[in-house]
Amino acid sequence: MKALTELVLASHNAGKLKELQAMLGDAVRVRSVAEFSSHEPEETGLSFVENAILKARHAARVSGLPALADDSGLAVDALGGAPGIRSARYADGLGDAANNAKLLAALQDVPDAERGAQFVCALALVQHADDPLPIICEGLWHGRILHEPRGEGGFGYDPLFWVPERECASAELASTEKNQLSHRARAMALLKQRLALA
Ligand SMILES: O=c1nc[nH]c2c1ncn2[C@H]1C[C@H](O)[C@@H](COP(=O)(O)OP(=O)(O)OP(=O)(O)O)O1
Ligand SMILES: [Mg+2]
Repeated sequence: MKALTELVLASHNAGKLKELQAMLGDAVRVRSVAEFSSHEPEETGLSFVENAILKARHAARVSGLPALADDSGLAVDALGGAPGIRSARYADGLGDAANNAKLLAALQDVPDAERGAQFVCALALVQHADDPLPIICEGLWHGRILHEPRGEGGFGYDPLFWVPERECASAELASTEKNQLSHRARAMALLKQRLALA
C-alpha cells in the first residue's frame, strides 16, 4: 500500500475530529472534509461499518485524498442495542442534549444491573473513492448508563456513560484518558497496527 502522508477525516462532528486528530498525532497530515464540502451523505447503511465506508468514500470523492471515516454510537442492552446506528438521530436531529434526555426517559424504570451498554466505533479508511478494499477497524467500550448526566468533557452521550474501570462518567475523564480507553481509541490502535504507524 502507498505510504499515507495526507488524510481527510470524513466527519462533521467537532468532538470526534478533535479525538481522531489527537490520536493520529503527527504521523500524517490531517485535513477535514469540511474544507472540501459541507454536504453530509445520508447514512443509509444498516451497520456502523457500512455507514463508515459510505462516509469515507464520499470524503475521498470530494477531496481526492485518502479518507478516514468514523461511524459510532451507543448500543444499550435493555433497548435491544438501540439507539445504535441511529445514535446521532435518536431524538430526530435535535442534538446531544435531546438525545440524552430521550435515553434517560427510555431507561427510567430500568435498574442498574440492567443498564449495560457499549460504545461502538467503526473506522473505515479508503485510499480513493472506489477503493475495493477499505481497511475496517472496530472498537467497543463497555459501561453502564447513569441516571443523570455527570461531567463536562467529551461530547454526545459521554455524560451518561459510566466507565467501570475508572468509576466515573466518560465526560469526567481527562481527554487524554478517554483517548486511551474509548471505543475510538481501540479502533484507532488496531488501525495504526494495520498501517504500521504504532
Ligand atoms: O465517544 C463518544 N462519546 C459520546 N458519544 C459518542 C461517542 N462516539 C459516538 N458518540 C455518539 C454521538 C452521536 O450521537 C453518535 C455518532 O453518530 P455518527 O453518525 O457516527 O457521527 P455524527 O453524525 O455526529 O458525525 P459524522 O457522521 O459527520 O462523523 O454516537
Ligand atoms: Mg453522522
